Amino acid sequence: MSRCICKRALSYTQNPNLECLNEDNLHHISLNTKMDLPGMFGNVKFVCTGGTDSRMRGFAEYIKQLIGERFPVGVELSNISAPANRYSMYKVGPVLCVSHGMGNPSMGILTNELIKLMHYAKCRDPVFFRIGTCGSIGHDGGTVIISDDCCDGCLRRFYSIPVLGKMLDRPAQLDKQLIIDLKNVVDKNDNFKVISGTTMCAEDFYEGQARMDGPFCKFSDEDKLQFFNRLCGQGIVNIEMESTSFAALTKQAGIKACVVCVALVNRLKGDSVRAYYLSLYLNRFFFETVFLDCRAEKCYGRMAEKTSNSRRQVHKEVLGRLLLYIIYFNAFLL
Ligand SMILES: O=P(O)(O)O[C@H]1O[C@H](CO)[C@@H](O)[C@H]1O
Ligand SMILES: O=c1cc[nH]c(=O)[nH]1
Repeated sequence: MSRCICKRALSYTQNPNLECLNEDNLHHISLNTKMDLPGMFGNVKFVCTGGTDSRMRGFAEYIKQLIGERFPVGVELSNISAPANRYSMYKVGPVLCVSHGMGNPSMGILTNELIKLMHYAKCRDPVFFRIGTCGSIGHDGGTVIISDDCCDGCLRRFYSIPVLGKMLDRPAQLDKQLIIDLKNVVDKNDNFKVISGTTMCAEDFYEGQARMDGPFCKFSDEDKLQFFNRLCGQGIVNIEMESTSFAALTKQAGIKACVVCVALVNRLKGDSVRAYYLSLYLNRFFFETVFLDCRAEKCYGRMAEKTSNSRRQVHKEVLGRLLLYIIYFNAFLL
């Protein structure tokens, strides 16, 4: 059994050079292979990423309450990656919460190091989530958007970076089954709208997202509208800045991943995002609805078919809808 786990874990990376390293520094997350990575992270099942430190810290605090994780007296949730001063990482039981910063380069570096971490820590079948914000094309602020697919700013379904002077294109694909499973958790009684569609991943927040309120703008209102019509025609429902690197790198690693964002602004109505909406929607989505307003019965009902009484008892402590979903579909024990 343990040999099998090891084999699966090793397959996340495809680089024979790693075998020859005396020590591998995961520089930006302040970890290295001299540490007991399997001991520290071997039980990680869910890697949840989002843009900012405060969001991921708040998320980790929430998960901590949700799963009843207890730290020894005097020990508090702390940022494991603090020494590098780049990303923030919090671990609560099997859930790793990590901030990724803004844009594909930042997300790409983090995802590379997280994939190596999964490999060195011998994590078994982890699932990666990006919990983000976005602008929507035609949907009200506060709408939750599950990405079915993602494309770059030229509407190509790839994550492309120059390697040795040539463009390397990797298909940016999210896990189809995970998307279906996630959609199945949506309830028509939810007091927020959930939609799905293709996500455009821009390399910029301003011109790259057809905003006219940046310091530079060479296109007209009409050009912008035409572009948004083109996006609609291709099933594109939202714009953010990290999905392609996240999708492509996890796909290459054989790690299941999905992207769920809350819309902060309907781009057909304007460019500007007000901070007020950010906190309103994020709180509403992540803390009040997705994680508190769970449909435990539905999930318990399905879990009951598969799990023993004692397992169910443990699961009962876990009231997060998303977490319940993850637990159910990954048949894992907390
Ligand atoms: O809210 P997060 O997850 O940071 O994501 C979105 O917000 C940032 C732009 O404001 C970009 O990183 C975009 O992808
Ligand atoms: O419009 C938006 C809002 C959040 N994040 C983005 O990238 N774009």
